[in-house]
Amino acid sequence: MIPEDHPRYRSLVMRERIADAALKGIVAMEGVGSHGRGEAFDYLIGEKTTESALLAEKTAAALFLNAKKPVISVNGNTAALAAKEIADLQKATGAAVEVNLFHRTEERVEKITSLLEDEGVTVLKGEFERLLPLSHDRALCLREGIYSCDVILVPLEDGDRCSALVDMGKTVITIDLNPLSRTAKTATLTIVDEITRAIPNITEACGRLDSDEIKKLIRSIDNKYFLNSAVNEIMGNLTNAMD
Ligand SMILES: Nc1ncnc2c1ncn2[C@@H]1O[C@H](COP(=O)(O)OP(=O)(O)OP(=O)(O)O)[C@@H](O)[C@H]1O
Ligand SMILES: CC(C)(COP(=O)(O)O)[C@@H](O)C(=O)O
Ligand code: BAL
Repeated sequence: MIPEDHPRYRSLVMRERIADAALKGIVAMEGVGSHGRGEAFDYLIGEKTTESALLAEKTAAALFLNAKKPVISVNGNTAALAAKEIADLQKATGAAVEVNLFHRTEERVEKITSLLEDEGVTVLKGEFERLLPLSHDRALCLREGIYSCDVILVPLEDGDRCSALVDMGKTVITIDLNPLSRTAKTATLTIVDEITRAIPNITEACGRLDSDEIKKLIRSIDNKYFLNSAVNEIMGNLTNAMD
């Protein structure tokens, strides 16, 4: 039982959620390690949404609102942490939600689909085909979903697929607390923030951007700026750590 007045309450609740979901076979055992790396970077960032991350989140909303065929790709960690938040983002954007796994088993796909549906997400279904140029099972996707989308959100992602999607001409948005990851460097737009903070901010921005703001935000996308800002934030926190 985690007391609500614990200074790191939110983080400990997230960790508990990942552990429970790993025991249920929703999160891959490897996903527990990925979560730990995320936690470490979140600690360095100060466990808060920075100003530049908030701008990235607004920009992600603009990309969603401007998209013809947006898709949200969901893996085990994302489903365990943010199923409800994805339901709200889907309502705000009309995006399709597709399950895409690295440690893929049919059992995990089914469990993740059920979890998402229980939280109100409409999950795209159909015949998965090996359509992405990747030698592992992330290549398996739906022709009417990830394969043909124009804008895709790939939270907690791997660099290989991110790069493959960019090479296919797609606009790729990622959420990744590690500004040094291959994914963060390859994506069109990287949000360096914790997923359960980031998604509600994107959803909220979807409700208030007008068409001029959407155009302006998209015109000025500079992923290097977002990555440099995150690195500078971390360096500043480290420099002042013992004060
Ligand atoms: N709750 C979270 N919110 C945001 N990011 C997270 C969260 N948990 C983990 N991450 C980040 O998601 C990423 C997990 O992806 P993965 O383990 O596939 O990384 P990787 O394969 O090393 O990445 P890359 O290939 O891009 O270098 C990590 O960079 C981690 O920092
Ligand atoms: C563990 C995970 C972050 C997600 O795995 P899955 O839910 O199977 O897509 C994977 O990408 C990895 O780095 O090993
Ligand atoms: N991060 C390595 C495995 C993957 O997500 O594709």
